[in-house]
Amino acid sequence: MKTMRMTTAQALVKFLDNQYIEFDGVEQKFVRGVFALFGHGNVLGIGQALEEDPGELIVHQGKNEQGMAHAAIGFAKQMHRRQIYSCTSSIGPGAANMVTAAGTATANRIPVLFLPGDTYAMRQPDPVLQQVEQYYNIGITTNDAFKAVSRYWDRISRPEQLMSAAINAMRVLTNPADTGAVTLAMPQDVEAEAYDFPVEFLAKRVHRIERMPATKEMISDAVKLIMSKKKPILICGGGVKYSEAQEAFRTFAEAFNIPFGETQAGKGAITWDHELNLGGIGATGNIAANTIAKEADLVIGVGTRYTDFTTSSKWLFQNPDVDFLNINIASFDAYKLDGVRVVADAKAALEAICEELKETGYKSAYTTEIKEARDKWLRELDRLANIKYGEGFQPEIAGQRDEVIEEFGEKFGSYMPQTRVLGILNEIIDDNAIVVGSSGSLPGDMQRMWRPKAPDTYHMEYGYSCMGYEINAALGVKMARPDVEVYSMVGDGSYLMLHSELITSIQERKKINVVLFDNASFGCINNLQMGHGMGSFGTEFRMRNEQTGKLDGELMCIDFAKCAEGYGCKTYRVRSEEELRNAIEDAKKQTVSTLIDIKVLPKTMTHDYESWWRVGNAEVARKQDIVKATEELKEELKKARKY
Ligand SMILES: Cc1ncc(C[n+]2csc(CCOP(=O)(O)OP(=O)(O)O)c2C)c(N)n1
Ligand SMILES: O=C1C[C@@H](O)[C@H](O)[C@@H](O)C1=O
Ligand SMILES: [Mg+2]
Repeated sequence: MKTMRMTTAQALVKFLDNQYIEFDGVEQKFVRGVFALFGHGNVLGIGQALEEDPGELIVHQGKNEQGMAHAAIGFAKQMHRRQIYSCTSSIGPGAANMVTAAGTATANRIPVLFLPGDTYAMRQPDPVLQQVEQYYNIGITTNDAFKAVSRYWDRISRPEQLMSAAINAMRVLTNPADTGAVTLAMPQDVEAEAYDFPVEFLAKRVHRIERMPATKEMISDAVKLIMSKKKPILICGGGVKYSEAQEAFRTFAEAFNIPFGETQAGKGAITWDHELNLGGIGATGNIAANTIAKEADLVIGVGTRYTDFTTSSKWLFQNPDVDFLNINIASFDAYKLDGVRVVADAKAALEAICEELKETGYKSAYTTEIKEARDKWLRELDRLANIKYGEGFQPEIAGQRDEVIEEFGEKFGSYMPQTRVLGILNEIIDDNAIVVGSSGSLPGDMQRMWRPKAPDTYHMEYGYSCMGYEINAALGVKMARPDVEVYSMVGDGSYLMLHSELITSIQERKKINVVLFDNASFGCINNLQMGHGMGSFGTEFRMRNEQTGKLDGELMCIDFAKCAEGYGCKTYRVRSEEELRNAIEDAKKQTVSTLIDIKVLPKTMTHDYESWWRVGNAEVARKQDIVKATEELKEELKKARKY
């Protein structure tokens, strides 16, 4: 057997550089590159290997391990999981910083290879710097924390273990039913140890992503079920995009006149103006999708995980005869809501069911309902996008300390409602520009209000809804699509949490536009607590009040533009519609990353439409409003499905 003498890290780098996928007959390189933040746990091992011979892998310098891993997720998600980045960190804190991102990758089913450095496998120098030392088990390290959030986890305790570990990593990363975070913990000594690796292990490897077909029986079950129903609704989940099933989904909907609602991950698979597109569905859905869903007698979920936001905590579907048909590559998801299962690739399954169902002449029984629901929503959308501050102004989230609106307006010199800003943005950014989001009030507003005008322009991470994804992931999205403008839609809270890779975007000359909605609060959580009987507590950005000793002093006015200016961004301060339009137009001309600091009135995000969200509210409290809210929750809970 021919071998090559290399360190474990050198072999890993060479292996990664030689991985390819084949999908629908097209072959492409699987690992684009490596995000690296070096410390003693990885610089002399993986760092050395990357310096010596990275092959075609591009190495980027992360500024925060979580941030760089969010960029890796953004990249892989935008690439529909066909290409990935790997992320290498040092041991201890550097590794721990990536755990949150691993959770984000796994919750969203996005492939990322995590390579955290680890303590010495041979233990001789223990305890090393940044080693936790668990008394009950010295073999446990920070990296064991990745087990809870990884689809595959391994520790390379000897060089020869790399071979089975790396092949298993590829098995999981390229498997659409099982993908997510893969963690290979890399002990510092082993990274640098030499071994005679067989050349076959290092040779080019092509992983074919098969379109798993539905069985005859599954297709027949699906056809029978659909034929027995009059008012089906489709749910367009993220799986539609990952399977490249957009066309098959549209054809299916049109062939049988079945309207569809969109999840956060599926939104934009079909553009907003399709006459069967009801827009966002569920807790943050709109009136059209939620009204039709309420009465539907069949829900056909395609590539959806059926999160509580999609099903309104299993409350949305109120027709007593409703059944579920679940088309999903993962049997885990197909089993949800006790549905009829089609465990298969979305495109293959939709095409097969379509063919057989067409022969029956099936059509849904909808007459005018779809158009009526859509028209109603479009009128509401128009209203939302045109709300302006003026005499008798009522915020959308009314009755929650309305006086804050005036206080904010005076202090910040801005009276712009969030829904109006979104309406303008949606109108003036390029049709092919990509918007990226994940947390706060923006995802809800965007699921309801955003009208994607071209495919793949809506990028929302709402599996983990991780604050700090928006800006960092936008860099990954730009790396996937350097040809279009990328806009990170981010709240002030989330900007403050993590925006480290904004600097990397400047370093890499990968321009992103940060559209920052500053409402001086963790706004959606403030709405949530006040909407459930609490006061405003710990969710506004206010000074500690010397009189009360509480955080109920003056609103904090942060100059985010100045902050980003220091990094080298072109920045804009926006307090009026004119300033907003000018800023967006000017930002389009820039080659460097931009930040548009928009002061938006609190409480001016959208409210909910015919939906519900189950949250844990106090059963006993001094405030009667809290107890009342809990009782109301219990009432609604009676309408929710049990499982
Ligand atoms: C990492 C992380 N921590 C906490 C949360 C819980 N959380 C969700 S939204 C939010 C506040 C977001 O504030 P901001 O970004 O300003 O958006 P706004 O709601 O004001 O629009 C918090 C704390 C989260 N989603 N992610
Ligand atoms: O707790 C949360 C509430 C949601 O409204 C928000 O969008 C999300 O980011 C979150 O974590
Ligand atoms: Mg905010």
